[in-house]
Amino acid sequence: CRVASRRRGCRDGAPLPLSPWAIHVIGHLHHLAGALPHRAMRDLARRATARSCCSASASSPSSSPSSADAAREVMRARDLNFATRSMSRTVRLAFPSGTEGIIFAPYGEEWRQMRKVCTVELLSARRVQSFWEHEESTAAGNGGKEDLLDVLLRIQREGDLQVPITTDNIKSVVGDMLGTGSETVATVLQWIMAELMLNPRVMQKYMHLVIKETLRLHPPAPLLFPRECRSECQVLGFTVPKDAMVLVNAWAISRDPKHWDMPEEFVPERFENSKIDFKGTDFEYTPFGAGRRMCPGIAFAFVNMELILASLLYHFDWELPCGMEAADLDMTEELGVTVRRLQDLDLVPVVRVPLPSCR
Ligand code: HEM
Repeated sequence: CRVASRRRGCRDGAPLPLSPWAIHVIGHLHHLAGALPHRAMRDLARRATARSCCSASASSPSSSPSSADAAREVMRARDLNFATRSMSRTVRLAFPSGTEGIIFAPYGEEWRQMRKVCTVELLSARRVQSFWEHEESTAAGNGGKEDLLDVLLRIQREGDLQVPITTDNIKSVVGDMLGTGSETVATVLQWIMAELMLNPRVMQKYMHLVIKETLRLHPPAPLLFPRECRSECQVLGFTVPKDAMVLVNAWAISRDPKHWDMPEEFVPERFENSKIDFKGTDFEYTPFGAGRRMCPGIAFAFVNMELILASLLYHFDWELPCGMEAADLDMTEELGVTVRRLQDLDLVPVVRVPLPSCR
């Protein structure tokens, strides 16, 4: 196959990433059939001698680093070169130029400006704290403080920006925040509750660690969000062509036995005396990504998850439905916007500490 052999060749002495056999037109897509992409790509990478794998359709080469070393190269050493997002034609139809919001925004001044506004106005630790104050003042009829939409509209009105903000882009940014903010957190909480039913010994004991361990085993975005190579470069001695889509397999890396003991087991205690964190400096554990395009919502997400989880565990004991054993819990994944549980999680709440309204 012409496409495959061209991609297998060398550029400037450095080979392209190892590539499985390809079929004309569809490239390597058949290797992804029958398994979720993060699992199929991990298996492909395991079969390759180097732990990085390239796949391609006729028109779009892509590379899926599945080792912490390759992830470090992409998201730290060459972060700037991979700091733009890859956009398929379908996504482009949904987000015409100038309405990409943050997640799909190409790297540049507009993205930087919008990310700064959201980080400072919505997602900084100070702002996350202040949301408590907001609820009370709104309830007291004081009108509350500005929310993200108010802020964006005000900034648009004031108009002293390097790149003017369009109303369509404001809509996309608000959509990004609602979408990423709710779907990811809801997905992780479902996995946490399922893992707690399988491992009741840790329930209520290590809440913070339980969240970290669940993010290791079940990152809701296992391939992070697609990056694009802005100009040809080398990663671990392999050439990554310009415009190649790069999908960092954070899921595979955080189960890599090279870095983790009992990688497939749910063991929150592993984080107890460990310095490994998800803040984007430990490349064996990057559920929120790393580098310039790393998730700006970590503080917000963590507070949200802790709050919801604390309420669920403080007020209720949780049991499996009558006749069901922990071993019967189906942990199969399903691909959607995030990688969620295929089956709904049905649990029985037993009230421990009634809510004020239930008294
Ligand atoms: C458990 C919860 C969450 C997880 C696991 C998660 C994970 C991620 C990941 C993997 C990325 C891509 C990073 C990369 O390319 O390196 C990302 C980007 C992003 N996340 Fe999150 N996220 C979560 C919650 C949130 C929340 C609560 C918000 C905001 C309310 C948020 C807003 C964003 C935005 C705006 C981006 C795009 C950043 C950019 O492209 O510059 N996320 N997130």
